[in-house]
Amino acid sequence: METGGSSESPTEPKKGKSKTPRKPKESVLKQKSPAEFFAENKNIAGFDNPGKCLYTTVRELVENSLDSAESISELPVVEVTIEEIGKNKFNSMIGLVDRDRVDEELYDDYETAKAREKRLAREARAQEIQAKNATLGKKVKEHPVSKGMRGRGEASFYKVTCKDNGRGMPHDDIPDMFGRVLSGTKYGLKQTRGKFGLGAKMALIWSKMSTGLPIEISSSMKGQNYTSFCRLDIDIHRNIPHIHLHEKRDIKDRWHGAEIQVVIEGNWTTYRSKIMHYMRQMAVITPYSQFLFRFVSDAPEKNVTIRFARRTDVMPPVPVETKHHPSSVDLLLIKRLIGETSKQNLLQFLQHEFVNIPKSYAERLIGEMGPEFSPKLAVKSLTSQQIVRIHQLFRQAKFDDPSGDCLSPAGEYNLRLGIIKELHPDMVATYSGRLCFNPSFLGLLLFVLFAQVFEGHPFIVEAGVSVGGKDVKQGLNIFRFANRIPLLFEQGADVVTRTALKRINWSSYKINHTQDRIGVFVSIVSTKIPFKGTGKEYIGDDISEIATAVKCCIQLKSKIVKKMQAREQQERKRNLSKYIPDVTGAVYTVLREMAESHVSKKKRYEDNDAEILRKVSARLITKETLREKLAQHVEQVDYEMALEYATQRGVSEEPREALYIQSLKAENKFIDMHSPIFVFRLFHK
Ligand SMILES: Nc1ncnc2c1ncn2[C@@H]1O[C@H](COP(=O)(O)OP(=O)(O)OP(=O)(O)O)[C@@H](O)[C@H]1O
Repeated sequence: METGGSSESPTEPKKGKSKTPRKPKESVLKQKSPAEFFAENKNIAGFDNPGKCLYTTVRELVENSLDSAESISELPVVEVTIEEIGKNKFNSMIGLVDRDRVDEELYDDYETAKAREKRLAREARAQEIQAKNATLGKKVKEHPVSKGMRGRGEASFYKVTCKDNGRGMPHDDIPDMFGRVLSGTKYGLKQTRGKFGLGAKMALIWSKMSTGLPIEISSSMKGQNYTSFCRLDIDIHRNIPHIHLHEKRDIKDRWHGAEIQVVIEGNWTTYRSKIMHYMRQMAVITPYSQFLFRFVSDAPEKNVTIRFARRTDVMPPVPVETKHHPSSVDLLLIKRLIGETSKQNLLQFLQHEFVNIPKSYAERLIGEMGPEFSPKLAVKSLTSQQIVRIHQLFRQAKFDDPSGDCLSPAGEYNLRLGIIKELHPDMVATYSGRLCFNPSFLGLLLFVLFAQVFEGHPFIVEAGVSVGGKDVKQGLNIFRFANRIPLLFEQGADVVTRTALKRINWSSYKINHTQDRIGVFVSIVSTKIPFKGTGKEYIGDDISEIATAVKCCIQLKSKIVKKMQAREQQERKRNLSKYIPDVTGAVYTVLREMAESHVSKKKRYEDNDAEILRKVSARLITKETLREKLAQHVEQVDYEMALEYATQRGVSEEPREALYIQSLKAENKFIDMHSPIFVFRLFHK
């Protein structure tokens, strides 16, 4: 591809008769803008084919909305609409007049009359066989429906709109935020979903490539008395926004947030389920958000409206920006920090621009650097060699691990809510706090939190394991989340899947991982998630720190064993009770027969036996009496065993429910106590 459209493009060498052709002097070196690079390699950002492009566009917009609302501690309210746009409507949107086909043979889906006849005959035969098989009660094999006249050229178009109640954007920054690849506000060292400054621009690049239509952004920030409106596309060659309209409009309500609208080619049919799974899992990992998802089309039967209600007001704290850990920086970064610092001397620089270098430690480090270094040395005067020395020392010296305080994991409360919701939404009603009696949900094996460090970046792994559940398929069901993003693709290569499949010996927990229905939920948060690729689809299995942490978490060793014991204990009673009706029936039939032989003197019984048989004949002992007695006995045995079990484990192990109490503000005359099962409202006078 010719880049830049520059007038200085190399000129063609003249075709002459000269025997010694001269090589052109001009350089063949070309350059590409970042926008051009990503347009040509859009698959590395998750824009592989029209269906995946629709999925990734939704994903990028939703994640931006959540980042935005969470950054101002606002409980997110996100509305996503995908509107299918028919060919006629699309053509009228771009001002193209519809044209009927004239030369049919020109088209890829053209079928000759003979071929059509053959196809119809083939289809009729298949239908006949199917009908015959159905009447004979044989299994009916699904025959693929003929694609008919739909050709590969028939693209489908969608208008994707995402509206949120987030921070909004400063009016003047909007064009660059959406029209300049690799620009964003999330480059600092902080746990965020966004990272590269690429996602929204990729949606725009794809719309430019597939429909040629611009993106539209409306935004309003808290306290602004106007709404910013911007319609723009991107100049791919120069990587700059190409603004169609950018204006301030009167604000109609007190809304703050952003609404982004983009028209792209997509494929709803093939990616419908992925998009729905994504929304569902996002609702799981952010139960404090409210989502409204709509698919709108001209065919009403295809329409979808799903509301994922907010299940809790407890939002994890806003992650805070942190400083670099000395073991995570390279030469380039040290130079950049020196260029940006407001500190004057080396001592202040080391102490204030990095975490885990207290003053006394900074002094010791400087002493170690050599005689030409001193605490008062002007940091801006450091030579390249001196910077290399600092870098070398950073790599060799010992530093405390960075703390995970800047991170914001989902938290046990949210993760637990999410798991219950994912496995069986109405589980909450049957979840008793003492694990589950619900036969369709055998146990929620709790949650563990594990903080660690990888290349100077703290990370936290949280995990939950469940056994049973109504909507869970047999075997391992793995749910992965990174910085509260559900990861749906590249499952096989991911560290969580590989650990769960290969490194955990499930049988040692009496779990059969091919037959039991096991849910494994792992959520990782970090200032830097080591995703493979920019598509943010999976975390590589080669990072031993993460693999080990995931393994420790999923094992939940002592917890799993204890919960399995608890499960067995609860199941025993259920199993015994199950047999009571059959046992009662059998015993009573035998007793009736014995009583008859006793009365007819065929066989004589004595003492207690005779007394019992007399009562059976007199109907003082009935089937019902037997059933009651057996049930009482099972209850008694169960109680005794439960007591013994509790004594062994101690009372501290009794299942507990965390309660979350809202702050008592003057205007609120009540306190809400939240638990996954109920909300308890206490009023005071
Ligand atoms: N809904 C929104 N509300 C507020 N700001 C937004 C919104 N969408 C995008 N932005 C701003 O635009 C910037 C660019 O967004 P973009 O999706 O291109 O990249 P990113 O989210 O920073 O990183 P990534 O490419 O990893 O998603 C963001 O950093 C953010 O500041």
